[in-house]
Amino acid sequence: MEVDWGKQVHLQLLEGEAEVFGTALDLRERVSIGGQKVAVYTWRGCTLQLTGEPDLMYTSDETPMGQYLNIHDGLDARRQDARKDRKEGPRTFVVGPTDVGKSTLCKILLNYAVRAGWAPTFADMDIGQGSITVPGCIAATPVEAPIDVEDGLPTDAPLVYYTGTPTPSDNPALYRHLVERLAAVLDLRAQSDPQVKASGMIVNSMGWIVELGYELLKHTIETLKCDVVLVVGDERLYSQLSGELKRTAPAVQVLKLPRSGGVVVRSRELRQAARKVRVEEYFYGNRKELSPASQTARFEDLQVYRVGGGPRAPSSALPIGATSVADPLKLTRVTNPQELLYTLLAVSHAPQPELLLSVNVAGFIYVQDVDAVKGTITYLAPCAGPLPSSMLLAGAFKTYLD
Ligand SMILES: Nc1ncnc2c1ncn2[C@@H]1O[C@H](COP(=O)(O)OP(=O)(O)OP(=O)(O)O)[C@@H](O)[C@H]1O
Repeated sequence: MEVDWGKQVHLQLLEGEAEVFGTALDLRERVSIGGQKVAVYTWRGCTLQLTGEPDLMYTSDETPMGQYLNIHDGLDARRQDARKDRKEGPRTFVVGPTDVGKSTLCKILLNYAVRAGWAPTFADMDIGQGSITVPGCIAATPVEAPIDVEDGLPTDAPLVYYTGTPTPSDNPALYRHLVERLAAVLDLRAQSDPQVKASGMIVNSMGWIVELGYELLKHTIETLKCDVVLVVGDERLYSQLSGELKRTAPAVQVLKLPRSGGVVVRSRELRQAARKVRVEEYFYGNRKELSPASQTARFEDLQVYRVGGGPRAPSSALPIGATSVADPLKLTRVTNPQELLYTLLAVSHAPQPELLLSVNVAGFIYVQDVDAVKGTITYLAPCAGPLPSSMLLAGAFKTYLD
C-alpha cells in the first residue's frame, strides 16, 4: 500500500502472522503508516484490519520473498560457521540500479538476522537518501532489534561520516576516503565483540552502477571486505560484476535476485522531496515528537571547513604537459557565512581541523539565517544548549525547510 506524506492509515493484525519487510507484526498492535510505501507479507495467511484510506492498495501473490528467505538461510549458515570458528560472519553487499528494492532487501535480511538471534551491522553507502541519518552521509548502525515499522532504523549509536553532497560524483576521492574510514572503524568494532563479528554486515549501495558508479561499487566491495554480493534486478550488472570478481576476488559469492514487483519508482522530484523529508525527520522526528532549538552564534566563534577545491598550482609552476589538479581532500576554512545559508553543517568530534575527515560526526545543524552585519548565524540544532564542538564541516547542498 502507498500512503502519502501528511496522511496516516492504521493497520492491525487480527489473526495469523504477518510482517512488514521482515518485521513481524504483533497481534492487535496498532501500527501507523504515513508517508510510506509498504508491503505486508504473510507466509501462512492472516486477517488484517485497516483504518483510513491508503492512496493505493492491492494484493499480489507474485513475490521474491521465497528467494530472499533462501538468501537469509545461506547467510545464517555462514554466521553459525563463523561463530564456531571465531571468524568473520558474512559481509553482504546489496547492489542494483535505482528503485529495485535494495534498501528494502537490506531491511528484510537485517530483520531475519535479528529474529534468528544475531546482531548484524547495517552500513549505508547510499549518500543520496540517508536511511540512517540525513542525506549526504556514509553511515553504519548496529541492528539489535527488529526495525520499527513506524520509526525505521535505530539511530541511537550511528557511526556517521559527512560527504556534504548527495552524489559521489561531486568528489569521488572524498567518498572513497570516507568509505575507508568507516571500514576501519567497523573492523575494530567487529574484533571487539564475537557476536558482532559472527553476525556480519548488510551493506546498502547507491543506484549508480555505471562508469564511476561501478568503480565505486568495486571499491566498496574491496574496502569493506564484502564476501557476498547480491545483485538485484539487473542482469548486465550481475554478469559484469560476477565476471570481474571471479578473476580478481574468487572468494566473493555473487548472486542475482529479481526486483520485487511492488517496488515504487521515484522521479527525480520525488527523490528531492524525500531528501527534504529526511532532514525534517532528523530535527523534528517522524511524528514531530522532537523539539529542535533555534540558536544564534557569532560566526567567528565557529570553525567551519569545506572539503575539496584546494588551490590549484599555477600551470607555470608545473612541468610542461602536466595539468594541475585541485586536492580533493583539502580543507579550506569558510570565511563567508552567506554561502552556508540553508545547508547542513556536521558537528565534528575532531579535536583539530586536520582530523575533520578522519573522525566521525556527532550530529548536524541547519543554517536558517545569516546576518552579515552582525556577523552571526542562526541555526536549528537537535537540542538546546552549546554545541558539543565548534568544529564544523560544511555541506554543499541546500534544503529549504518550511
Ligand atoms: N513489495 C513492495 N510493495 C510496496 N512497496 C515496496 C515494496 N518493496 C519496496 N517498496 C517501496 O518502494 C520504494 C523503493 O524501494 P527501495 O528504497 O527499497 O528501493 P532502492 O532500490 O533501495 O531505491 P534507491 O534507488 O533509492 O536506492 C520504497 O518506498 C519501499 O518502501
